[in-house]
Amino acid sequence: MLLTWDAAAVRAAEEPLLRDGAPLMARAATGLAHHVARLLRGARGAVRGAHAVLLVGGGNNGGDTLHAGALLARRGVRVTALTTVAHPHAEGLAALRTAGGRVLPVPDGDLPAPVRDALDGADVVLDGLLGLGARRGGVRGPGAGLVAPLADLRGRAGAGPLVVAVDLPSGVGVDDGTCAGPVPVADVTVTFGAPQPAHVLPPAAGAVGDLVVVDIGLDLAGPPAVARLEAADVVDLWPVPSASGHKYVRGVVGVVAGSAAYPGAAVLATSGALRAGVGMVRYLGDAPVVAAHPEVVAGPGRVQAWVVGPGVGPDDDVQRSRARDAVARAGSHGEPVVVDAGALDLLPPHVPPHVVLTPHAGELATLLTARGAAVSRADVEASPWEHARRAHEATGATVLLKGPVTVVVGPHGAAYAQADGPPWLATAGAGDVLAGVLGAVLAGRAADVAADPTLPAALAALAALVHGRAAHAANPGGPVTASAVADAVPATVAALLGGTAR
Ligand SMILES: NC(=O)C1=CN([C@@H]2O[C@H](COP(=O)(O)OP(=O)(O)OC[C@H]3O[C@@H](n4cnc5c(N)ncnc54)[C@H](O)[C@@H]3O)[C@@H](O)[C@H]2O)[C@@H](O)CC1
Ligand SMILES: Nc1ncnc2c1ncn2[C@@H]1O[C@H](COP(=O)(O)OP(=O)(O)O)[C@@H](O)[C@H]1O
Ligand SMILES: [K+]
Repeated sequence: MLLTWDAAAVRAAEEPLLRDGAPLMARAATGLAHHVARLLRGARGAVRGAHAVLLVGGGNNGGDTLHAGALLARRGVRVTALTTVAHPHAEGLAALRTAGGRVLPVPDGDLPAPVRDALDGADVVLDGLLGLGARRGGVRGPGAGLVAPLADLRGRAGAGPLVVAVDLPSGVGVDDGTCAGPVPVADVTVTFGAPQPAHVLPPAAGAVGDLVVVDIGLDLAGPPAVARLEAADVVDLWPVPSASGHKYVRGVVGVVAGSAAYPGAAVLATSGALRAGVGMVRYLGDAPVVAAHPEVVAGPGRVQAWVVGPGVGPDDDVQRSRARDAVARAGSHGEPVVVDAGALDLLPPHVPPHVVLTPHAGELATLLTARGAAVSRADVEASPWEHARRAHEATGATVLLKGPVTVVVGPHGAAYAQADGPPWLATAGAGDVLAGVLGAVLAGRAADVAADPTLPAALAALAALVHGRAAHAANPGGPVTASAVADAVPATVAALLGGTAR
């Protein structure tokens, strides 16, 4: 599991070490230079003779970058620092000059030719404009003028420089993952001490690239902020049947899905539940689910968890009433419920955290707006973390917000950000499959869910991880259908449980 700590926690961990004179910046710069050298060797076979360009802001982030530049210069790298403030980190600047690095000030407005030429000829660009000290509003001043040219260079297929973000892509909201202005997009981010929420939260996570953590000796006290489940976590969370288990012990999922207009959603949601290894699926509705899946039992009966809402239309009073009953049972009987799509508007004012909402950004905006906050889809997409949290606080439910990075928020600080699926996964019906997979894991661990209100959040992240990896497995590097994603779930789970996954 990748754990993150917010900016205040990282600063608090640095503080006693700095007071004792620990050389944190030297450690950070040494680790940074090491990883940049490794990347250069990989990209061009040698470190010596490469051209590194440093984007240098006014704080210690620029200081780290200048010191790393000095270390690279000593290894035969041609280093050009583009300084965007009148007084960059003094010791770092002196170290770079002593090591033979070149310094070019960047003015406001048009970039002078030498600055453009330096960027054009770079093998690697180190983004050291802003780190932990970024204040909301994106990069301001001359540094802002470097972001677009850098994006143009990266756009050159195969010919642009590697971009390495120092600590964080400059200008991201460290604790909430927002990007208030344009942010330099990195291939690799080298961070120091501990990852921070922006490394995993959207949209900032999209600018991070591969994340490398350099140990500078920080001792992080206090609880982490946002977590990201990794393949190795699946074995601890997935409901694996015991040798003596029977189908009712393994969990029965009740599915209320589909309508005359959207019968396929019911088939896909049950596919997700069946392929995730549930004991049984009971289906309530008129969609041709049993024809598609003969193992499904039609009609009511005992269940351990519900999936309600996929493909349920606004005028389908019968399905809506069944979905409402299931949500009510979550309060009275404690059965977990996944509330998706057409059932999201049926929530009572407050629900327990074993009710898991699975909206996409548009549905979350509608849900929050219905509760008195005027929120648009664009607002949610600009700050998914903040809005998922607001929805959890407003409803009490565990909230899984779908998107390129899926964000999960539950009670007591439970929070996850999963980026497991390829963009091909954004296809009709994929969300129905996810709802089914999540229903299956909630049913399989219903007894544990009753004892631990934070577990639904972990299981929601687990379902997102498996769903995303199934999309990769269904057709590596190419398009997938929602049905193909469901079909890939059994082998994906087997690989993750058998230790054969990456
Ligand atoms: N203190 C240390 O010895 C260590 C520092 N570290 C580095 O220090 C960084 C944090 O340094 P700082 O606290 O100096 O902060 P930063 O270097 O992130 O930035 C602070 C500077 O940027 C300006 N600024 C803030 N928001 C801006 C915006 N939106 N547009 C333009 N300028 C803006 C501020 O006025 C200030 O001059 C970390 O990210 C990390 O790279 C780490 O190496 C760990 C050790
Ligand atoms: N750019 C993206 N990259 C990866 N996954 C994505 C991206 N956009 C959306 N997804 C995922 O695709 C799925 C789409 O679900 P949803 O929007 O509910 O579609 P539907 O309602 O048609 O089933 C979700 O799991 C979501 O997280
Ligand atoms: K940076």
